[in-house]
Amino acid sequence: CTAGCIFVLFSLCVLYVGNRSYCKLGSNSLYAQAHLANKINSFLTAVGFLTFSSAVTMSAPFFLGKVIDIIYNTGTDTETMATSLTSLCIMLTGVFLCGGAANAARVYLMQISGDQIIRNLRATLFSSILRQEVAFFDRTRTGELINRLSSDTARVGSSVTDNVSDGLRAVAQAGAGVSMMLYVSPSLTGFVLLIVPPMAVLAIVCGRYLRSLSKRTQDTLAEATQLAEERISNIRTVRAFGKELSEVSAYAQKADEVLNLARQEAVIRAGFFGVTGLSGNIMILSVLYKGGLLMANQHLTMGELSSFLMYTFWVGISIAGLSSFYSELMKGLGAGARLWELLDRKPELPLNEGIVLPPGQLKGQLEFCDVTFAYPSRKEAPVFENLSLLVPAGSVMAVVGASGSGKSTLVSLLLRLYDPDAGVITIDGHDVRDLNPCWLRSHIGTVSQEPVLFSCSIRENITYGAVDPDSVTTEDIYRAAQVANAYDFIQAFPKGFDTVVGEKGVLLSGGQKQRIAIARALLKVNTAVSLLSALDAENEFLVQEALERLMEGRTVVIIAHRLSTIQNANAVAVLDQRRIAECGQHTQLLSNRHGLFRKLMEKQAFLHEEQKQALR
Ligand SMILES: Nc1ncnc2c1ncn2[C@@H]1O[C@H](COP(=O)(O)OP(=O)(O)OP(=O)(O)O)[C@@H](O)[C@H]1O
Repeated sequence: CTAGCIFVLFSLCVLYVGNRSYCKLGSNSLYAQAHLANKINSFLTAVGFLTFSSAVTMSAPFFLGKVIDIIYNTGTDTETMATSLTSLCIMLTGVFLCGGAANAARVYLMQISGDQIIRNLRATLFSSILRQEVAFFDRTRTGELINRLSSDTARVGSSVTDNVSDGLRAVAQAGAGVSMMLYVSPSLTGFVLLIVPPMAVLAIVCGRYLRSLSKRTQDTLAEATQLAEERISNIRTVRAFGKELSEVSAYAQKADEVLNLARQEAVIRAGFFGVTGLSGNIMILSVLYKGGLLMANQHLTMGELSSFLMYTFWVGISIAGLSSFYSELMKGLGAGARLWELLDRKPELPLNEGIVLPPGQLKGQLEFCDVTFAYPSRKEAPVFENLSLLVPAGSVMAVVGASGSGKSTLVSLLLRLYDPDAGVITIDGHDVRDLNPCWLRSHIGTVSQEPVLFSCSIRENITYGAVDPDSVTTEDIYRAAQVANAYDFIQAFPKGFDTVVGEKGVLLSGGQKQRIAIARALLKVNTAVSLLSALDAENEFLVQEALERLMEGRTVVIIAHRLSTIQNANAVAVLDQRRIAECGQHTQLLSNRHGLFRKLMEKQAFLHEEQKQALR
């Protein structure tokens, strides 16, 4: 009865805590919620199997004691003894077989539920990371996030998978064992149980220490991953500077820090398991000593002492299992602390809320009104102060300025990657903060100076631009590639549009990447506004031509470095001292001998000698 009550109470607690954590995980994901009931069912079934297999295991010593008593009972004749012995052994074999099967089923079901929880944890965490605002990624290192996603989830998952199952079994067996010990001999039980309180205190102290150690280990591991990831992905820079050896020793240093923490953990675990092993042996010895005295006084039979010894053994194993369960659980919680933080974090900018304009209504007039902005990570250094700029619908505005003057920042604000600290940015008179950011970005085509292509086929990279990739036909992709002057070089690859690009595939030139990026931007339907950063790095005619086609009929803000781009624009805005210093047609700006634009052009040697002569 006592064992049953303890077990049921403990199972209910585990179920409650598990349920709450699971609901927390599932709160962001409909998929997780839909699978919640399913997982609780497998967990409950596993608990049922666990109860049965533990009952079988814990009844064994009692019946084995009976077997010993039958063997040692000198009062019965050999035939009767053989009959009782055979029937008891056959019955016990059957029960043991059922117990073994139940144990296997329990391990399987627990493992499956645990693996599903890990899978869900990873998917929910990834979704939570991708929803965060861009400023969050400015502050958080990529390696750290990768580590949370791979290592921390695995640690939390394994602590759930291995521990809940083993912990429940240990509680069931310890409870049942103590009850049976009390049943067989209360006085001997009281004597043996004196050892439990000091062991519990030791387990709690060690568990707490392991928890903080685990947190520190995971943090150091995240730093090591960050370092390795950054250096491997920038191997060309490392090679060019001949920094291989110093990078290897920097990584080795981080690995040493992890090793040192692992050593501390090993010391705690070694001490703890040494003490538990010793106490187990002392327990057995005490039973033999006290039990021997009780047997000598006829208070205990040989079978009862044997049963009691076996129960002591089981209880010892279960208590040791429980303390290791506690320490592993604490390690899991340590690794989990950062995970919960990340899971609970609400993004500061919404992802998919706000006004969506009816199809075809977007004209594309852009306006910055008295915008003041500083990056959240550098609040003390504003990039813009009271900046104002108007880009009429369908016009091309070339933005120029010295390096670091804020050209890219202007584009980031328009894409609403950040919100201004003061002032408003409007599109067709609508404050971008009121518009749905997802909808807004789907109407803004972007081509950056160094476009990023993913490690997949060219076809998938181009389709990435489409709002609804499933509705994109092969003809759409071919047409976009043709307009972007990319069709011919793509078809020249043996696998054509199915050629895999990126790290593991074909390496493309800067110009080829840009033309694929232009095709990708072209697939964005109804893109009234196009944000283009200058492609000066690749001075190819084919890229320029593709770019000009992309700009046709759209409002364009182009970060310009090339004279031809500037000449073709309807207006030029010059960024200086955190605001628009000059704005107008390029000839008008050039004619101002002391103007900033003219100086900038001269400095960048954009003006040919003849043009300078003519202007003089
Ligand atoms: N994510 C960021 N966090 C903090 N500061 C940033 C961030 N991005 C840019 N800055 C700072 O903001 C200022 C403007 O940067 P921005 O990249 O917009 O300039 P830019 O005119 O595009 O420069 P370039 O022509 O060299 O590309 C710079 O001082 C830069 O250091």
